[in-house]
Amino acid sequence: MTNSELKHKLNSNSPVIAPSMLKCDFGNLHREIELLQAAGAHVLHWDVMDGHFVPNLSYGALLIERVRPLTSMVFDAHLMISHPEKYIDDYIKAGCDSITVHIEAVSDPTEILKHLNQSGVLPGLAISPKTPLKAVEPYLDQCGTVLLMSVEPGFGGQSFIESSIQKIKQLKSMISSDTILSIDGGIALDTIAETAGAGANYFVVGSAIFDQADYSTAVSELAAKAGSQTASST
Ligand SMILES: O=C(CO)[C@@H](O)[C@H](O)COP(=O)(O)O
Ligand SMILES: [Fe+2]
Repeated sequence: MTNSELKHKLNSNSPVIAPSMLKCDFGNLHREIELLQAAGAHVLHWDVMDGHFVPNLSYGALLIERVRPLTSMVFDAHLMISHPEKYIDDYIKAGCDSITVHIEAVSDPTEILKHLNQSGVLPGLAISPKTPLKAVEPYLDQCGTVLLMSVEPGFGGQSFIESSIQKIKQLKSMISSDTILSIDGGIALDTIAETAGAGANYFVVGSAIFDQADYSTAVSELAAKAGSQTASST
């Protein structure tokens, strides 16, 4: 799939629910992937943490590469790591379709975004709650996706930061219509509709899927909530 086909697929009118694999059962990864696919998810969001950029450690490119052959779902890597330029090729080689680096981790993301694009990977920039949007403004036209963190990066299961709604609205007015606006952190049935109404069209969800017994119900209820809000707000 080319970058523009991927952008089109992920930026259609129907909301994208991307399960955050940080919250999955790592002892049963194969089964978790099968269940998520059966639940109707089209994307898996891989949270990579280095214990340096964020105070937590998760998994890296080797694990992603090993599970890549198990599914044709879109692989979306969220790199919460320092010096992403040193490791980016490992994630490209691992088969990620979309790779997002944090603006706080780089002095100028231009070369990374260009390299991702030239490698056929959708380039993304992530922004932490305390970082002002003006930090990403010069690079927005180089991004396929912009990921707004609505919790401090590093852990799943945190509460949604309410001021993110205003930030989504502002970011929406700054990006082109074909750029994906992804919201990540504390997204659940009681928060997703407001974020959709504000302009998010891609929703990363950890606890609100993995803490449920039935992933299919969780994914479809989240998509329905987001979809109804998107439809009524346009
Ligand atoms: O990037 C991150 C955390 O740093 C997220 O992707 C979380 O893992 C989402 O989990 P919930 O907040 O939905 O539980
Ligand atoms: Fe994430």
